[in-house]
Amino acid sequence: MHNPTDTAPKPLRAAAPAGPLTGRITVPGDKSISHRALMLGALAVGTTEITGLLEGEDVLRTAAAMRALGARVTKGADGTWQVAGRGIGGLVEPADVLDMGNSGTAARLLCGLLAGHAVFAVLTGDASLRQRPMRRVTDPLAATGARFVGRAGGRLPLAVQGAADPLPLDYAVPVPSAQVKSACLLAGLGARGVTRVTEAEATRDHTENMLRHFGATVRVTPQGAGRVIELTGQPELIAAPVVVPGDPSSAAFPAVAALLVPGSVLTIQGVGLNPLRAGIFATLREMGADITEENPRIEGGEPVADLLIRASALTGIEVPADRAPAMIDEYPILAVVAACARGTTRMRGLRELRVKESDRLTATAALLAANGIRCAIEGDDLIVHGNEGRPEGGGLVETHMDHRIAMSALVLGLVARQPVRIDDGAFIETSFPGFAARLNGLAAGAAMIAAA
Ligand SMILES: O=C(O)C1=C[C@@H](OP(=O)(O)O)[C@@H](O)[C@H](O)C1
Ligand SMILES: C=C(OP(=O)(O)O)C(=O)O
Repeated sequence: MHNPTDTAPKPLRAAAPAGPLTGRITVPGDKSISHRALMLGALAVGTTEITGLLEGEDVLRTAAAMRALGARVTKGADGTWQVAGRGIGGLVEPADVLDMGNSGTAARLLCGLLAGHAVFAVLTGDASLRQRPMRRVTDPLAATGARFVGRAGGRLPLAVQGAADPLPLDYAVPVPSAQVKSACLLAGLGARGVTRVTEAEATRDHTENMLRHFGATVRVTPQGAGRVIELTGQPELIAAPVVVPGDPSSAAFPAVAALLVPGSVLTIQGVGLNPLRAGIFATLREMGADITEENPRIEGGEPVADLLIRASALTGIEVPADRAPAMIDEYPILAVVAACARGTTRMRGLRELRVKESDRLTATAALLAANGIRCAIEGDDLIVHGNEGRPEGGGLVETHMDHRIAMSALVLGLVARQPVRIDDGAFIETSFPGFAARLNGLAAGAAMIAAA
């Protein structure tokens, strides 16, 4: 498999188009839902058919891991994926180390899956993933009876000895994290009795939704701003078709490009709009963005619509901390929007950005500063001073193995006065294969994004 870390860096450069961005596009399938479809498919009885799976590096890592654990994962001639599951408890010991590449979701959810199976496995990842905290999942999962031994701070490479008879967890997640919640729920599939996970702030609920879709009993009780999720253990998961919507986190990049390039009118078809994911669109509208939802529908149990986006004059706002879980991956691109808006934008409560593929808070501020945009980090807040119009640009942005920093910098290049360069665009493949081609297709004339 192609691994961005094994290849030479791919420097890219983005320059402003001669005219507006127009057309109708789709974006690749939702990354969170794609990981979960492969994992639950591997645990189900029967064959799960997945339509619209994201074929990005992160998800291909999960597919490879499911194969190594004994599931048959294949891609049909029509582009759908099939997962022949092994049933809960049926995963086999992998013969080699499982390399989860750049993907926090893959690594952390897999810890939960493995905790409930009496197998030994070793997880590793690329240099970015090996820096990321894993104790947030391994500490709670240890209460199932599974054992985890990792590098200093519990980091990858990490050895897992799963539990033969896992105990159900009752865990209050101390940070807003769908990955931690999901790891606990996946471990609970193998446990007798009810696994209970409490979250103080609601995070994306794709795991809960998909567990139900596969026949598990999941009870969700609102509690303040959060939820209590209770999963009845040892269900029989029955293979069920999964239709993966377009990823709202990926859609945010062309959406912002269209908002910022004057005269643009763009439709992005089939975007997943789960309310626990769509915070970016609410925030953009608060800033004055003209975004219309057309043809709203439910696909595969998730709300989906086509987004019609027209270039808009935007104003800086304060983004409250409680918005963060619903748009946690969208702050780098929101910072680019803020740089072009009138007035100041303050984004509150961004602590979790420090433990993503890079320290995204620092990397986002550096992205802006390198392009002449005034910004500051105050505690966990990012403050961006917009200049109402085109920022200067001309910077070289260090991407730190982080796809979202790479794509955000390139979108800035489409609206800045001077082209913006990035040191490495290879990691864009983790979540948005074909990103440059898809954006380039929106403008007449020369490619906006090209090798640097
Ligand atoms: O559960 C998921 O699929 C994800 C949860 C979020 O991470 P955290 O759980 O660490 O907040 C998000 O940043 C990541 O891109 C995907
Ligand atoms: C944080 C992200 O993913 P992960 O945690 O799966 O690496 C992301 O895609 O922005």
